[in-house]
Parts: sequence; C-alpha cells; structure tokens
Amino acid sequence: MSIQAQGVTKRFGPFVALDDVSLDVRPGGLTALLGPSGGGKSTLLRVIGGLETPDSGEVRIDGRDMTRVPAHERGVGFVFQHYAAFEHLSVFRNVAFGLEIRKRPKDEIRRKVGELLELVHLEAFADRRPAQLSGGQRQRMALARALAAEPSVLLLDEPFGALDTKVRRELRAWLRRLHDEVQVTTVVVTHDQEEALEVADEVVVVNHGRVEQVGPPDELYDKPANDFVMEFLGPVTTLGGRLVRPHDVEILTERSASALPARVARLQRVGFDVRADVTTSEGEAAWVQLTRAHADALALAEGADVWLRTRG
Ligand SMILES: Nc1ncnc2c1ncn2[C@@H]1O[C@H](COP(=O)(O)OP(=O)(O)OP(=O)(O)O)[C@@H](O)[C@H]1O
Repeated sequence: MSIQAQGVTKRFGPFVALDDVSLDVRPGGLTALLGPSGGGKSTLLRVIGGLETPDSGEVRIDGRDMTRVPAHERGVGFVFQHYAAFEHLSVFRNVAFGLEIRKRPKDEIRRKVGELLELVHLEAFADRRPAQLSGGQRQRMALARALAAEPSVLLLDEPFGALDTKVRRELRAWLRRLHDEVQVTTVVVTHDQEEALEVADEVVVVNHGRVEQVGPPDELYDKPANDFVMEFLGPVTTLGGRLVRPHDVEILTERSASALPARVARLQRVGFDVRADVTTSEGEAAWVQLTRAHADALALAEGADVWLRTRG
C-alpha cells in the first residue's frame, strides 16, 4: 500500500522535530529513512504509524486519510530496536499472540505461525523462550510477530541497531530477501548509510526535520542534491575546493595539463584498498582511494610527485 505524508509538522514544545515534511512511499517497496541522530527519522515513522499526531499535515495510507486514526486501526506492524517480547511465553506463542487475541481458530494459528517461523528461519526455535535466543534471532521473531497481523505496512525503527556489525550485515541481506518474498510496503529507519544503500529501493535523507533528498540508492550516491547528502552517503574529500568522492579522483604519475600537481604525503593500506593522503601544490590536503593493484601498477610511493583529476 502506498504511504503519503503531506506537509507534516511536529513540534515538541518549541522544538520543531518535523518541518513541513512531504513524502510519497511507493506500494510494495522497501524505503529507508536515513539521517543523523536527532534528525527526525523516528518521529516521521511514528507519525506514519500513528504513535505521534502531527501538529499539521496529513498522513495517508493506500489513499485513506489516517491522520486521526489510532495506531491499532492503521494496519501497520512495528518493529523497534529493543523488542519487548513476552518473556514467559515461547517463541511460538509470542508470534501467535496477535492471532490468539483475535480469537482465530487454533488450526489456522498453528499453520500460520508455522509458516511465519519458517519465513524467518526460526522453525527450530518455536519452543524456546525469548531469553534463549540471540539478539538477531529475537529481531527475526519480532518481524514474524509483526507480520502475523498481516499488516499493510511494516515500520521498522533501527531494527538491527543493537546488534554487532556482522549480525547486522546478515540480517540486512535477510531482510532484503524477506521483503522480496512478502512484498509488504516497508519503511525502515536507520542512521547507517551502508545499511540504507544496501537494503532499500528508495532512500529518504532526513536532517533537521526536513527531507533533503529522495531517490534510489545509486542516484543519491552519484547525484547528491547537496553537500550534506554527499557527505552523509559516502566518503568525501575536497579537491580544487570541490567536494568529490575519493575513489573518483584519478592519480597520474605524468604531468597533465588538466590535472592538479600534488605530492603523496602518506600511503596506507586498508584491506583491498589503498588510501593516499596527498597535498596539492596549492597546499590543499586531500585523499584518494584506489585499489592495491592500481597503486602497485603506478608504483606509488610516499613523497612522489603526482597529478590529480576527477573522473567522469
Ligand atoms: N517525545 C518527545 N519529546 C520531546 N522531544 C522529542 C520527543 N521525541 C523526539 N524528540 C526530539 O525530536 C528530535 C527528533 O527525534 P527523532 O527520534 O525523530 O530523531 P531520529 O532522527 O530518529 O534520531 P535517532 O536516530 O537518534 O533516534 C530529537 O531532537 C528529539 O530529541
């Protein structure tokens, strides 16, 4: 289902958390709200879900005005960073909970919870208590529980925020596959640009209560609307006074009229990449990212004279 926010403003006392925000989320997509801490991502998600009421503006889900509709009547499923599970109930009963209170037939509940546990790869853990799950497994259980109610929209607020990097990576790939399978319109809040670029079809950059840019990951990365988006989405350096991506700077070992003269100040290997800190003849410090093979081919060394130009 589509989601639209139109002219949404939300204040907490004198503080403007959302400032006239408009947003159009396509049905069936996976959209990331990305931005720095305190920028308003969670508030926007909570306004969409009905956990906060905007001071002005409208929220529509599937074309229907939901602005004053309570959260539990919006058909949304939530997953938060810290999932409040029923610790005394099994994983199965946690997932079944929403169906049980709606008094669905036992057979149907058994079948449906079984399917959901399979979907989130927890079928072998049905009888465990939440405390016996890892952090990543708990979040998968939370997703299954949210999906049990067959929401028209899934809202995830830093769902993997409390997990370590490796588990986050795995869950991110898993969420992408899960979404491809169930295709519920999903909005996920994250402050992690890599997570947003990897998982989402569309990224909404939120900062200071405003939307800075909306677009597919590649478009945002390659054509950022402003310096903030450019810096937030990936590595940057300045060259000739302009912000550029360090991997878009070409190092030449021969003089070229179109390139800036510089000297290699420091070479540092970072895994597969080499980071070259350079100082231009104008005294500007910049850095360039290149592959190890490329650095070897150029026989780069600290103190060498080089020439720099941006690609593309
Ligand atoms: N209930 C509240 N009362 C007062 N201020 C609030 C409330 N909720 C949020 N804020 C403020 O609104 C601003 C936006 O918060 P929000 O949680 O939406 O940001 P965020 O982008 O999600 O950041 P984070 O990633 O840190 O959660 C913050 O400055 C926050 O302190």
